Amino acid sequence: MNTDTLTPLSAASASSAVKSAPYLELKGVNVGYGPSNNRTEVLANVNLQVQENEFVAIIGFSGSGKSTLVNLLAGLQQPDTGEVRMAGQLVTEPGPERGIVFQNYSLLPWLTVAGNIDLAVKSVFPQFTAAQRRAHVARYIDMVSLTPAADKKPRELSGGMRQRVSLARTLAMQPGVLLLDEPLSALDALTRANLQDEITRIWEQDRRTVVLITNDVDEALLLADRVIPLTMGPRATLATSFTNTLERPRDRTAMNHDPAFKHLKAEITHYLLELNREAKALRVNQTLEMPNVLPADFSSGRREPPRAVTREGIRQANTRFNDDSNSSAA
Ligand SMILES: Nc1ncnc2c1ncn2[C@@H]1O[C@H](COP(=O)(O)OP(=O)(O)OP(=O)(O)O)[C@@H](O)[C@H]1O
Repeated sequence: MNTDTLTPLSAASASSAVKSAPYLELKGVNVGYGPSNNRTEVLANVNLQVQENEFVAIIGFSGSGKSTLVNLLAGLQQPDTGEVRMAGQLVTEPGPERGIVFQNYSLLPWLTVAGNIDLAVKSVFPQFTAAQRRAHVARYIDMVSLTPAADKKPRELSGGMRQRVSLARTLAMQPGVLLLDEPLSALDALTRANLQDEITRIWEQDRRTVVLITNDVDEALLLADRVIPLTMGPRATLATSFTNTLERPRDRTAMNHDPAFKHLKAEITHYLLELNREAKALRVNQTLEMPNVLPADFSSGRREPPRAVTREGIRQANTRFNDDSNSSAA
């Protein structure tokens, strides 16, 4: 498989999976970093269409450009070329209609669980009365099963509990799109599994459009309707999309014995391994420009000008070294 020849997801190729105008869309997006004489093209011709209430997982290797992709969807960053649209509108800046949960919980340490969520609610729903706000905050704290910890400060909570607060805070803002940027990757396996179940339960009860960034195939298949690998960078792109038709609610233990799950997991894993193999092969085939220098010869008290490293040069240098060693030994 040659990643260069992969066809990026286009409106045409994605059309079989879509029924109506996309709710969230990336169109021909390119992003690079650095000055023009030393630029790294991170994302190239990225196209993505997400339907309203769809749960999409983007899976990729470290450094391939996943966070850049989420920043674009959130409006935290603008593409060099191409467009980001939500409900048909160009996304040009961050806004409460696109809620984001990061890997690090970013809670305010001096506020309680309720205080952290209340602050976000106040900024998005300034028209709420104090009683309405209290009820709203309590509803979302309950949604992530943290009612007994509502008055605790972040330092009194475990990592998993903090990530729950972060999730509740974003959900309480009732964004049209929920962007989850590897929210569970810093957690231990058990906490991660619990929170995956929590996210599934919440999504089933309070459906929204979700884009989850993850590096875990099982997590992607447990949660998402579609799994889209991001090819390895530079010039990473979304090349193909795997539709996940496993029935909901999904049970991770039962899923492990489901032939459809096993087949899909094997297909995605194989695809990712091929991407990795291709990228490694490309790196090996790249020729490195070696600097045109030899170590200076200080023994003669004279510094020789740099010379090209040639087999003959190395042979002569070795002969000189051996002659010098033999004469000093004698
Ligand atoms: N502001 C920046 N300036 C220069 N290079 C950047 C910047 N942000 C990201 N990069 C580079 O772009 C590439 C993609 O970064 P990005 O953080 O989007 O990848 P990622 O897939 O989220 O990585 P990880 O999984 O390790 O978090 C990396 O090579 C990174 O070094």
